[in-house]
Amino acid sequence: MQQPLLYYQNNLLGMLNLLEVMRSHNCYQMVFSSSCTVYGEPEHLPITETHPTGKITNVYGRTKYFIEEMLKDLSAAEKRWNIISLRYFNPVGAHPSGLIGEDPTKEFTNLMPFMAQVALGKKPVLTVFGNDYNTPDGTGIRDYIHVMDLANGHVAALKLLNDNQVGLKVYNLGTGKGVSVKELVDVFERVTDTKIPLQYVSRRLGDITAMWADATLARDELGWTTKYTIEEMCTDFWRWQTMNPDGYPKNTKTTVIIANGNS
Ligand SMILES: CC(=O)N[C@H]1[C@@H](OP(=O)(O)OP(=O)(O)OC[C@H]2O[C@@H](n3ccc(=O)[nH]c3=O)[C@H](O)[C@@H]2O)O[C@H](CO)[C@@H](O)[C@@H]1O
Repeated sequence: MQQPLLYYQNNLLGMLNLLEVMRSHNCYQMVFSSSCTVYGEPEHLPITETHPTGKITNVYGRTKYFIEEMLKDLSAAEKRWNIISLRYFNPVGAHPSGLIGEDPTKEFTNLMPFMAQVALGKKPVLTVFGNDYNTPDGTGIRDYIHVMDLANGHVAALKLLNDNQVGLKVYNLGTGKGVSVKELVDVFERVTDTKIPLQYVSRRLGDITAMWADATLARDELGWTTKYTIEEMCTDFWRWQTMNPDGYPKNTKTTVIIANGNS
């Protein structure tokens, strides 16, 4: 929120440049990482792809929305484009090996990484933003999705694009289940055998009360469903965090393992 121009520069101009370069190389196929933030405060739950978009509460979400609008215009004007926009709900977890995960580039603000920092003793307390929401336990509800399920959603999208000319299609990637902050903390504590001290404070500006996906369309058209449980999201994230408490080692050469086993 503090650096809107940076978001617009990176996301909007970056996408504009990418689309132009793609076109100049006759490449018209794209899977776009969109976000459930394009829906804003939901008018109904679960959220289907037909839910209105645009009433967004933060700059990051607005860039995703503007890009979707740009892709709509582009695919309507030039029929060669073949694009799938995937609206991610809340991605969490890590690769089950513990070797691949989120490398922090700035201070964590998202719930699961912050909670893990508290469990590691790097932060004293988890600040819970609001316990007066109109939800069963008063805390915010989200649809957390394991990054491995998210990755599989991309493979399914690529398969669809490979075999069909879709123009532009949009799919929600979520589990369809809402989980509160308090519930996620409880599961995390249980499966990692840690204790997360909580401090309840007032709501965070721009936060949504509750959102979860209707992912029926992705199931029917992409043949994709989620497989990972909330427990697995927590254990896999914890494995990554304990194996790599500061993310990837800095100033070392990254080893890339390619399909045939060479590196
Ligand atoms: C306002 C904001 O930054 N929104 C971003 C955030 O959404 P979103 O707010 O859904 O995700 P978070 O992980 O930041 O928060 C999830 C839930 O945990 C609560 N919470 C979070 C952190 C914390 O320290 N304490 C706490 O109580 C939040 O109030 C919310 O109810 O991540 C999404 C990606 O995953 C982005 O698409 C959203 O643009």
